[in-house]
Order: sequence, then structure tokens, then C-alpha cells
Amino acid sequence: MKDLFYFIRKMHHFAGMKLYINMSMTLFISLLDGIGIYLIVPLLSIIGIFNTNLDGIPLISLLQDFINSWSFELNLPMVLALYVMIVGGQALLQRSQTLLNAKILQGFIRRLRVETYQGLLQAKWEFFLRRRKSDFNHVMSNELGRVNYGTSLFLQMITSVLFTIIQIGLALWLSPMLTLVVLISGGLLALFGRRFIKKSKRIGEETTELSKYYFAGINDHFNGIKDIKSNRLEQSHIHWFKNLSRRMEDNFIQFGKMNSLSQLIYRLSSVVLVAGFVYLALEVFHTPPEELIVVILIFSRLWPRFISIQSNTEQLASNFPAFRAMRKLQMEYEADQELEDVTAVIKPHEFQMKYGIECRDVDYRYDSNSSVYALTDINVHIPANRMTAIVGKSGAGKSTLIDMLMGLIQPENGEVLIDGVSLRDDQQLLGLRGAIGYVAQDPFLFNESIRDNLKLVAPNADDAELWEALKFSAADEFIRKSPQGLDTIIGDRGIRLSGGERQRLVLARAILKRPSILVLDEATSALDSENERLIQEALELLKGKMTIIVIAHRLSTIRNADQVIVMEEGNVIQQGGYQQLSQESKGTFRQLLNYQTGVQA
Ligand SMILES: Nc1ncnc2c1ncn2[C@@H]1O[C@H](COP(=O)(O)OP(=O)(O)OP(=O)(O)O)[C@@H](O)[C@H]1O
Repeated sequence: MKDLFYFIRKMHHFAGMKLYINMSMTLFISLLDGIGIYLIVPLLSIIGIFNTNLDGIPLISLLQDFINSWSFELNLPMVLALYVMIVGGQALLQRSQTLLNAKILQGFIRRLRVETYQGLLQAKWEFFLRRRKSDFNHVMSNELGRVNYGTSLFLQMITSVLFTIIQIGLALWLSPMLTLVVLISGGLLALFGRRFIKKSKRIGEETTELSKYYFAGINDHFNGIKDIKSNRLEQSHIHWFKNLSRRMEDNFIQFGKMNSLSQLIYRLSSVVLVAGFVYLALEVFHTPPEELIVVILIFSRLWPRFISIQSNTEQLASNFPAFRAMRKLQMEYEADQELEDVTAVIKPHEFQMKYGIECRDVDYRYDSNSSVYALTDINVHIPANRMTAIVGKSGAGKSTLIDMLMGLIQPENGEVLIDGVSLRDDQQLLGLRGAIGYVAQDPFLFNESIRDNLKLVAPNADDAELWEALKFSAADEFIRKSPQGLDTIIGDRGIRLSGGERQRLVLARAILKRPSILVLDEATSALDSENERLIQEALELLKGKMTIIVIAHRLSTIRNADQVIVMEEGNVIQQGGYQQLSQESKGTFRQLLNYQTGVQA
């Protein structure tokens, strides 16, 4: 409930006056609707088609006096014209209200969607390390839809409740005793209905869990489709999917069963109540027939409202878990924001690094409850405008160190400094990130054209600049050969390219950004020797102009590095020039070199 009110407050903040106009319109439409129905009896009676004495009915006798005071005589066409005007006016108003309602809701959902997306993008990298990406997809699509539906339902309910209160007031005026009986019956029904609301909430919780599981599953399966196909795992996945789909169906039907049962009970009770009413009115209270007609009219309008409020509450309760899931995600990313505003632009050339990046006594672990550290007591200096290589066995902590140097993760102890200023400073962090060109182990490309993928980092670059970057990364030749050239669409994550082609393309993209720090995490691992040599030569030309940090398993790649950092089990165990380290016969670096060149120590 608390989460629901949070979003309602948000909507109130967003829509302001429009929300009240919308609600007033709904109320007015319901009133017109009610008047239209109530009027038909007295009007027909006034013109003598329906012969009843209306003197005893307060509101209607007033209306009768008013109509009688007119100087002209009311006839059937005029009565019907009045009726058409009221109901027609209501239909016109209804259309405007539906439009306004859609605008408010859609505007609110757009805002919520953008806010959540932006909040997620501004969260720290560590936030993403701890969570499944499919959970974000789930909240951003499925749960957002349920929040939308729930919010709209809640607004409908407020107007419905307001209108019901007005109707109760009218009914009390017309016949207090019988209305009280209706109200008491309604109250008993609401008490009885609490169990249905509780059950709806429980079913809603299961809906959230199942849909989360569904999103995670399809996400994993389609990401791993190559493994599934090559290992013939289709059957087990289809079996999993069928099972889950069955559970989703059951969950849906369970809600339908419960909702229809509550509706059945309410409807049956309404028939019993009407029968009881008529009996009481005629036999006990000796209500005159014309008053009875009005009371039955009131009842027939009031009771369905009770039923629909009850049914809407059940629907709303089944959506509570979506409100909670959305709010929980928001609170989590709000607590893990890394920058005030990631959209603030600091141009790469505005970031000047003279001395370099330094790690001072840095410790880091991925899980604060575990005793295992990914980095321990790291003290390194990455000099500006030099090339530094980081080497070590798999799992030694190379990528973690790079993430630390880029400010993606923050040390548990110690400090990372750029020219002596801590990376905990937002401006420093923003400046650093803007100045980095990063090529990951598993480079990311969008399912767009080569041109679009490149222009992502440099929207104003012309074709000549694109080709220059592509030449640098030895990617120009294969792109020239493809029939569509720069307009070639490269598939999901660049699936239509080979691993080496992808790496070269991402390297071109990094260069196009004109970074002052180039970070290559195993960025040339998929290249053949010829292309690797071409890139080495290109990097050689960059030396002295930008800071280059390279992780490489193939040590031939880093022969020209100014500094080599050797890591083992989260520690830096050697640090120095390539030549110097290769001559330390007992050192790990020498061992690694020997393994790769086939020389036994
Ligand atoms: N997201 C993570 N959550 C928990 N532990 C992690 C995570 N990423 C890495 N680790 C652990 O941290 C240690 C260092 O990993 P890291 O990826 O930095 O090694 P690496 O030297 O880059 O390895 P490789 O050469 O295989 O890429 C490893 O023991 C790894 O299991």
C-alpha cells in the first residue's frame, strides 16, 4: 500500500491540477449518467405517460414544480430531446475525459520510464555486478505495465468512491431506512471481501516471481542460443519453457477463478437483497409503490458500484507486488548513484593528465561478506602518455585493476588518484571517463550499421574521419570489401562479423573518440599475427600522445610497452620495463615469456 501511495504522490506531483480536472470530469459524467436514468421516470410521469404520484419524493417533486413553472407545455418529443441532450452531452464529455486520462497516464508512465532508465544508467558499475540484467528488463517492461494499470485503476476507484458517496447521500435523502439497510449489507460484504483481497495480493506476488523467472530465462536462452544449438540442448529448454508457461497460465486462471467467485457471490447476494428489499418495503414498511421504484432504481445503481469497487480492489491488490518491485529497484539504484549527472559533458581535450594515475594501498573485494580479495595492497603508477602493460595468469586481477583505474569500482581501502586528486571526486571521475577510449574483452556493438556504431562516440565525424580510424585499427580493408561498406548492418552484438573484425571495429571506435587514455583489455586476442602487427605499429605511433593501458596474454603484443605490471592472485608481484623484467631470470614475467616462446626454465 505504501508503495502504491508513493507512486500516486508522484503522479499528483506530475499532473497537478490536471488530475483534479480529470477526476471532476469523471464525477460529473457519472452524475449526468445518474441524472439521465433518474429523470426518465419523473419526466415520463410528468407528461402523463407513466402515471405515478411524485409528491412524496423530495428531489423529484422539486423538479416537477420547476418543470410545471415553465410557460410552455412539455410533450414527449421535448422530454426525449432533453434526455438525448443529457446523455449526448455525457458522451461528448466522456470522450474528452478519456483523452485527458490517457494523456495524464501516458505522460506519467513516460516520466517513470525515463526516470528509471536514467537512474539505472547513473548507477555505479558495482550495482550491475550484483544483479541480473533481466531483472531490469522485467521491471522496465512487465512491472511498469502493471504499475500503469494499477495507477489507472486506483484513480478510477477514487472517482467511483466519490460518486458512490454522492449516490448514498441522494439515496439517504430519498429513503433513509432502506438506504441504511443497503449500506449495512455493503459493509458486511466488504468485510467478507477482505479474504479475496488478501488472496489477490498473494496471487500477484506469484505473478511477479513467475514473470521475473520468465524474463531471466528467455534472456539467458537467446543469449546462449549458439551453445544450445551446438550441444543439442533444445529439448530441455523447451521442457523448461513449457513448464513455466503452464505455471503462468495457472496463476492467471487462479486469479480469474477467485475474481469470478467473488463476483458471483456479490451478484447472488444482490438478487437476494433486492427480493428482501421489495418484501420489507411492501410488507413491513408499507412503502408507496412510486417510492419503491426510486429505491429500486437507487439500489440498482448503488449495488453494482459496491461490486465494482470490490472487484477493482482485488485487481489493484494483485498489482501491489509490481509497485513494490519498481520501488525496490528505484531505492536500490538511488542508493548506488555514482554521479549527480552523467549527461554533463566534459570534452576529452578538457581533461589534462600530466603525472598519471596512481593506486595507493588499494584493496578490493567483490563480496564484502567474503574473505577473498580480488586486489590486495596495490601500489602502482601509470605514467601519463606512456604505454603500460598489465600481465598475469587468468584470474590474477588484471581486469579488476583496470576497472579500478577507470573509476568503475571504488577501493575498499586506499585511494586512486589522477594527478594527485582522488577519483572519489565527481568532477575528476567524470573528466576521466570522458577521456577514456575503452576496448573490452568482449566488445559491444549494436545491431546497426558500421557507420552508426562508429558515430556513437563521435556524432559529428565525417566519412573521412571514420576511414582514418578504421585504417588505424586495420579494419578498413574488410569493410571496403563488403558490398554495403560503412552501411553494412552487423547483427546483434556484431554477430555477422568475425571475432577479430569485431575487435578491430571497436578499436576504431575507441580511437575515433580521440581519447587521452586508451584502455585495451585483451583487445587484440582474436587477431591473426598480421593484423596484430599492424595494430602494434599503429599503437607505436600513438606513444607519447596518449596514455595507453594494455592487458595482453600474448606477450609479443606488449614488447613496446614502457612499463609492465605483473599480477598474481590480486597482488602486483613485479613492475618495470619489458627488457628489465624479461632479464630477471627468477621472475614470474620471465616464466610467462618462457611458456609462450616454448623455452623451459
Ligand atoms: N563480478 C565478479 N564478482 C565476483 N568475483 C569476480 C567478479 N569478477 C571477477 N571476479 C573474481 O576476481 C578475480 C580477478 O578477476 P579478473 O577478471 O580481474 O581477472 P583477470 O586477471 O582479468 O582474468 P582473465 O585474464 O581471465 O580475464 C577472480 O578470482 C574472479 O573470480
